[in-house]
Amino acid sequence: MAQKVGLYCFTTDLRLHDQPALAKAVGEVDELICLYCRPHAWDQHSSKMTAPLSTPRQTFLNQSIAELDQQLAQLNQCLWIADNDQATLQSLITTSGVTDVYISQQFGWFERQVWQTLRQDMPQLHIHEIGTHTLFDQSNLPFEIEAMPRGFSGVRGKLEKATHNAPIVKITTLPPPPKQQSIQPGLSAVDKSIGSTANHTSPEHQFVGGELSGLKHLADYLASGAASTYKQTRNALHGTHYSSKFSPWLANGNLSVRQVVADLKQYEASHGANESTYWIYVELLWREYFQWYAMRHGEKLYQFAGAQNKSLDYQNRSDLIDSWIQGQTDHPLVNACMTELRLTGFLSNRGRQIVASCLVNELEQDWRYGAAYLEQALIDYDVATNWGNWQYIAGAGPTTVNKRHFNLDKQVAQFDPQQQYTNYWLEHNVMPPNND
Ligand SMILES: Cc1cc2nc3c(=O)[nH]c(=O)nc-3n(C[C@H](O)[C@H](O)[C@H](O)COP(=O)(O)OP(=O)(O)OC[C@H]3O[C@@H](n4cnc5c(N)ncnc54)[C@H](O)[C@@H]3O)c2cc1C
Repeated sequence: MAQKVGLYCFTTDLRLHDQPALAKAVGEVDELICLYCRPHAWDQHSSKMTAPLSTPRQTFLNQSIAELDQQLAQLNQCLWIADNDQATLQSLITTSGVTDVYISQQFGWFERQVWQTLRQDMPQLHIHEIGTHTLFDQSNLPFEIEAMPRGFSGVRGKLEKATHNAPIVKITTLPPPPKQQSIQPGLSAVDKSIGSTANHTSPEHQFVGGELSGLKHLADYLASGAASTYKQTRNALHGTHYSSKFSPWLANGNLSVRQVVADLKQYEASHGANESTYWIYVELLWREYFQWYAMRHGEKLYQFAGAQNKSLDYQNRSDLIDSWIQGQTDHPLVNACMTELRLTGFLSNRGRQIVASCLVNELEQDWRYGAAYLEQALIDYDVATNWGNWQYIAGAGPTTVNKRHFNLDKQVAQFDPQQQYTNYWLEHNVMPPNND
């Protein structure tokens, strides 16, 4: 029988645990090429982006890739890197005799187009797209995507009654790479020093990319007991365990969301379930909601008027957008949040809501500049969650709710009354040396 040659394209699934797409490839092919497809050219989501990925985001990604490469090497495989573009993929598929391509289900419209075009151009090729990013598989969602309830509460109500898949076991063997595999145009091997640069670390910014760091962070967070008080602390602006900080690893697929929920349930079994532990699950349902929202609305995720073609106003002042990005607005709390974001690639949910509301309401600018900047800056950038949350705050979201306006004076009084957070970041607006 003819050999089956598989191509596994890693995207936002940089891990070996709970990897149903890779597990399928393992069960089906004789030889396997492992490829990391770089995020789609950043200027495609919107013309609003002004620079490539930030150093913190690129560093976290590099650490994740380096660790995956090492894990694959232990299974006698190797990782290649390529841009997620047609020409490179088609040339690799043709010259290597690839019969089957495996990829995690994609939620961004532009990311999906790559595979859609490949399907059309290479009809003989088997492309297997399998869900790895969400709790629920599309096939066992309790609604059709086209008939998805508009708002979160409708989706939450249905998902809370539904059962999702359990995580599957870790991949421990892989088919070998093709014997004749050679470097092709557009492909590069992983540079072994790629993961050696570190991001800004502090007790509250312990973000190192990769599956092992992600699993360790999950275990440490649960061992700290902070899950039992999450609901009371989740709105804070700073601190070590005010929220789970799972997002960077979830967004890059270093952590499987099903693994997170399985471990959370175990925590509940041994420490007791309460409103807080349940609320972490509710937040993960928000994440779930935005993934299916992105799937449902396709290109509209990036459009100013949003999914419902809302009528919204804005000014067009690049100086105001720049002042927001640089943390030089008239609002110290906003400036502090933007500084934390710029230097670390992370910001609390409260901080994100505050800066987004300021851009939309106080500065009255097009929300897509904000979404594009966060795409570039966030170590936990997730296409559906980022663009979906921005639409929601800008009033371009799924429901009839208008823009969300956070009163900045009230936010200061409630969340930074002594201005400790604000002063800290305004004083530290230069990147400190790494690993200080
Ligand atoms: C303007 C804006 C942009 C955002 N962009 C992103 C993004 O690109 N990537 C990202 O992961 N999150 C994004 N969020 C959502 C949220 O701010 C982060 O997920 C959260 O702050 C991450 O910290 P955590 O892991 O400690 O969250 P926790 O509070 O501990 O929540 C646990 C998990 O639930 C999910 N979650 C929490 N809040 C939300 C939410 N509002 N929407 C969807 N899922 C949520 C995340 O996966 C998170 O890791 C954005 C929010 C806003 C307002």
